[in-house]
Amino acid sequence: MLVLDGVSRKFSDKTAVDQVSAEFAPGSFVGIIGRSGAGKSTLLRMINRLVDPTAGAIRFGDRDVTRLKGAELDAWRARCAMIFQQFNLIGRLDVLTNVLMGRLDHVSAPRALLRLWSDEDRAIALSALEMFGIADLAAKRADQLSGGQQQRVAIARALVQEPRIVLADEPIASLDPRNTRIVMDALLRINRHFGITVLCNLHSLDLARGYCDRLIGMSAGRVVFDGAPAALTDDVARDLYGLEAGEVMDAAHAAPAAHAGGASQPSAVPA
Ligand SMILES: Nc1ncnc2c1ncn2[C@@H]1O[C@H](COP(=O)(O)OP(=O)(O)OP(=O)(O)O)[C@@H](O)[C@H]1O
Repeated sequence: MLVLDGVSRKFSDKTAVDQVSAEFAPGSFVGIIGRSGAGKSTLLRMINRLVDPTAGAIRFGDRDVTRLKGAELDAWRARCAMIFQQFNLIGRLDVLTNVLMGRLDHVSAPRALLRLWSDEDRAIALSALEMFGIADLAAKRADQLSGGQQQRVAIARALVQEPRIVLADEPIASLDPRNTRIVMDALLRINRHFGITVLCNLHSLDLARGYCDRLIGMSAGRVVFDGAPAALTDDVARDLYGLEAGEVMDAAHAAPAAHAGGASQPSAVPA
């Protein structure tokens, strides 16, 4: 179980994340939603310690993630794989080597340094590519792939890390609708097939409702909704997104509510 206990992050006088507490059961698929600047990326980045909290604690089982250093921190980052909007592949390297980079934590330091991959590592990487229908691209340079293909390579690289948690930060933000589906299906697959917990920042509310079994709504760094997608009414969503509601909800849902403009605080659903 991953536990956030009063986690906050300040940047100078700006509070990006404000006393967030939440528990994530193994195997859940959680969507983090909210308008731009709500604190979603900062929250995910704190979980794998790309950003350190300024207050609060993050625990995984009996481990205090907030205090990990050195090799233990590296091991945590491997268990807690991150997927980025911009894929973060090494463009000049071939696809298979990019996926093998996810195995670095599983090989000895000298072998890692020389990139001496074992047959087993290669087989693991290839089968991850097969799982997402892109094994035929193994020898291609990563920078010759489409955005959707690159993101599937990034998910394959995350998968071969053998993570317990995948943190996906707007993984489909730069993709067309068809590739959006393919990439979301790939995340759902690793969640359902391997029981990997997925925490996914999403801008589109329809996607969040369609793929996630729990939604966390953030506003100004705080959690203002935590519950099942069905519990997120259109009125709560409109309050959560404010002026961005039209972008994230389909046209029928996005029509202004009778009270829109009157309510300044999002409707709170107890966490
Ligand atoms: N490194 C940083 N230095 C200063 N301010 C930051 C930094 N990172 C984030 N912030 C600020 O913290 C707030 C939350 O940012 P964050 O990126 O977490 O929001 P978000 O919900 O992910 O937004 P978006 O959907 O636009 O990515 C914003 O006001 C942002 O400007």
